[in-house]
Amino acid sequence: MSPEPLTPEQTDEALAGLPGWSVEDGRITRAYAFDKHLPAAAMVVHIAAIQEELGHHSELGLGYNRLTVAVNTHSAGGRITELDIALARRIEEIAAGHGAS
Ligand SMILES: C[C@H](O)[C@H](O)[C@H]1CNC2=NC(N)=NC(=O)C2=N1
Repeated sequence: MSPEPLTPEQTDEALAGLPGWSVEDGRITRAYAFDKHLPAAAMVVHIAAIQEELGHHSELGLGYNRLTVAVNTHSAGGRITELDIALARRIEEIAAGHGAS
C-alpha cells in the first residue's frame, strides 16, 4: 500500500532536520559536493544498495565532483511521502563517510 502524501507543513518539518535538502519540482532534493569524481561514484553505488534495501529509489545525477539526489513517491502519484524522508535520512547518514559536503 502506498503511504499518504505529506502536507507541505509536514514536509517542511521533516526537512528542518535534513539540512541541505529542499523541495524542487515536487521532489525533495539535495546536491552533494566532492573533491574528486570516484568518491562521488562510490556514493552512488552505496545509495543504490540502500535503495534496494528500502525498495525506494531516487533519481541520481553524477557529475565530475557533484552528485544530485531527487526523490518523490511514484506510487503516491509523484507526491512526497515518509518513504522519501526515510531515504533522505539514510543518505545523510552515509554522506560524510564518502567525503560529501
Ligand atoms: C515494487 C517496488 O517496491 C515499487 O515499484 C517501488 C520501487 N521504487 C520506488 N521508488 C520511488 N521513488 N517511488 C515508488 O513508488 C517506488 N516504488
